[in-house]
Amino acid sequence: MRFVKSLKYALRGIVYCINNERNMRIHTVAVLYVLAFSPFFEMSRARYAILLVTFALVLMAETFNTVAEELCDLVAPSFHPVVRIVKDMAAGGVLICAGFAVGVGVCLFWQPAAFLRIWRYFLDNPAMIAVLLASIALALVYILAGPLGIRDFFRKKKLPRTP
Ligand SMILES: Nc1ncnc2c1ncn2[C@@H]1O[C@H](COP(=O)(O)OP(=O)(O)OP(=O)(O)O)[C@@H](O)[C@H]1O
Repeated sequence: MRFVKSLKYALRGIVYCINNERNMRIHTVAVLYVLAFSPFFEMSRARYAILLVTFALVLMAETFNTVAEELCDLVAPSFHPVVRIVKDMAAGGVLICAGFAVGVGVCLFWQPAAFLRIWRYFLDNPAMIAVLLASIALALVYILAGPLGIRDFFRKKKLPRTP
């Protein structure tokens, strides 16, 4: 089916971006943590809608930044002044989105009572502190090594030792 094929190609593009762009992995981790902590805040459907649009804009900007970088590297692998300005503009697009996303975050999540709820939650559930720390460690490995780095690590472990 054509639709399924198109979906497959689009997902392949997203996976490529996650595998090759550390910033994309940072954005995806940020999305997961914001969603995980959002229940502590007073969130209406409209607020979640704003949040989802903001996520989409940042992730889309990062994806198109990668598109620009890949095309530039294909067309002109060595220094070229046009490549420089194209890459700079693409990076600028991400910066604009990320900057405004921080603004959206402040507007939505500046709720001191919610920070207190989070604090109390972890005081009442110390086991969740361990879960949080473990998740941060996993997130760091995911960001720094990426899915390909993690896969290669486990593949190397499986290889039989050479004498
Ligand atoms: N071929 C090139 N010609 C001229 N300038 C370049 C070229 N490649 C990179 N640059 C300059 O170096 C900057 C960084 O480029 P690079 O491709 O390393 O992007 P990056 O932001 O580091 O990418 P990534 O998102 O992969 O970390 C660009 O914004 C641009 O100013």
